[in-house]
Amino acid sequence: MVQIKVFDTTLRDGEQSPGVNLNQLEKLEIAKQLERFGVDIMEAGFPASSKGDFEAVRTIARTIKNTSVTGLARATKSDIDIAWEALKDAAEPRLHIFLATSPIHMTYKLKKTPEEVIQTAVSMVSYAKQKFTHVEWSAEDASRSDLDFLCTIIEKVIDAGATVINLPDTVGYTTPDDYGQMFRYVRKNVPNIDRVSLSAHCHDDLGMAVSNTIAAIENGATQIEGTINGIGERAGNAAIEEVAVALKIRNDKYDYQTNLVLKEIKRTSDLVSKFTGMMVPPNKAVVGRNAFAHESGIHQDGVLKEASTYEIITPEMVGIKSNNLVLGKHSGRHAFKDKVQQLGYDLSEMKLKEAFEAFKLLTDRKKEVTDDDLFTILIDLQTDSVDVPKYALKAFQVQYGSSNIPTATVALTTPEGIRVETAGTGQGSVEAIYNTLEALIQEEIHLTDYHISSIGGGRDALAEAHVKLNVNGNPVSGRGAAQDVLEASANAFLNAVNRMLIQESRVKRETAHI
Ligand SMILES: CC(=O)SCCNC(=O)CCNC(=O)[C@H](O)C(C)(C)COP(=O)(O)OP(=O)(O)OC[C@H]1O[C@@H](n2cnc3c(N)ncnc32)[C@H](O)[C@@H]1OP(=O)(O)O
Ligand SMILES: CC(C)C(=O)C(=O)O
Repeated sequence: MVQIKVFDTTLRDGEQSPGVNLNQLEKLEIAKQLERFGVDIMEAGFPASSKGDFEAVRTIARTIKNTSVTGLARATKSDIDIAWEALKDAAEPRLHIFLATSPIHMTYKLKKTPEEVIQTAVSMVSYAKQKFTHVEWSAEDASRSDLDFLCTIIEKVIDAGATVINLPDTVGYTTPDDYGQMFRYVRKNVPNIDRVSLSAHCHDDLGMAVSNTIAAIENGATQIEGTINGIGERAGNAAIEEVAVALKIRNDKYDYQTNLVLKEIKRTSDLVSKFTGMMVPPNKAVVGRNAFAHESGIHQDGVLKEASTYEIITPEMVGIKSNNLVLGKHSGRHAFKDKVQQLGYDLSEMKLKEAFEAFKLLTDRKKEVTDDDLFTILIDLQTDSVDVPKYALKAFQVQYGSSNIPTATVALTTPEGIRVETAGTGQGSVEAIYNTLEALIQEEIHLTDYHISSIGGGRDALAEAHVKLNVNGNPVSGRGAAQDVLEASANAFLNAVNRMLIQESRVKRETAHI
């Protein structure tokens, strides 16, 4: 079996998805889950791009011990120096430098000749190698680069100390044949290629990211890069869970294995989806809600007789439990604590108490509390920053009728602990609540996106709302869950505003340190 390393870039390329904005705590929670999932390398961010990303990469590098943590840098000394500061405490300091090699990028974006690009790549890789044990070099837009030029520059950066060479299909332009052929060509024509790992990084603009990744593996790639749920710049990246399951299910054909723990797929996918607000389409392979649902009679008949007639992947393989009914109204603290631990959470006593109270409130309204319901309560608590004062919803009421103007009355406590309340109107109930909240918060807030979905089935299912807001010109997203859709909507709005407060408080703290 050939071992394939998995390089996850959910926290860097995945965060480049339009509208996604993860805070430090959320990034750390995702990083811990990626470690549980068994990725070999995680790209925690682009340290030179912002103070927030720098801090997140540094915290992750200091916390994660069983997965190698890396960060992205342009081919400049200052990006490399900043990345070193963020990554130097990692168990195995690792850097990812990129520089474009295609004629289009070199001419129009970098405004460099091919010789200058070689010179910059070589000098920056050898500069980085003085600090980092592992240096990955990416030939950005490799799939639109001249193959002989690519081979020349790769040979030189390997001599300069690169330990991984990545050949990205940056704009999702390639096809499985062409991408595989590029890997074969590079393997054959770069004399020192066996000294490094060869990596594939695919985007999904033409819907071929996963196929292209597998073609690269078949043609000599020993590392693959991608994201959870395939999120990422534009149409996204190759979905790691799809590549991993394809290699496993088709092991009659593929002789490759990864270190991934496939049972962690569902939880990883849920966590990323909740924190990023990027919903998983129901028909998405491996993790979509419908991926294991059989709708038509002939299929149902077949599955009842023998599941393998229509089911090539079992839900259990990817961590979907068929009977995930957990605790109920009469469960006590011990059983609750035990369940929380089983779900992989390590909460402080204070957070555990809060979680138990939220759980008890839910059991008053909902007969059956599932793992998914608990997961929703727990992730909100785990990433709540207790030290920043925030807005809290105290009470609200909405009047709606087909011939009335929808009106909301809302009471809040402000970050200063003052109770405020007022009433407002809107075209619909949600707008009435949001107009009223905006009036109480006294900031200019625009709603740019709104989604509502149910967690699980049934009439008493929890509702989960996701919003994207623009608060005084700054984009921020939020999510909220409740049994009532209007309460979930109000919670999501306040969650977004509170996330903005947390962000502002962090910036203030960092500026005070300078
Ligand atoms: C394919 C990828 O996904 S690459 C990663 C893309 N991710 C991101 O860009 C997210 C984070 N980016 C940022 O926050 C900002 O773009 C920053 C902080 C990195 C840079 O911001 P700015 O200094 O304002 O520059 P701006 O983004 O406008 O332009 C990029 C500059 O970097 C240069 N550049 C681009 N790639 C590289 C590279 N690999 N090595 C060196 N320089 C590069 C460009 O040519 C341009 O230089 P110029 O100003 O001399 O024309
Ligand atoms: C930085 C590189 C690897 C990248 O994200 C791309 O080319 O898509």
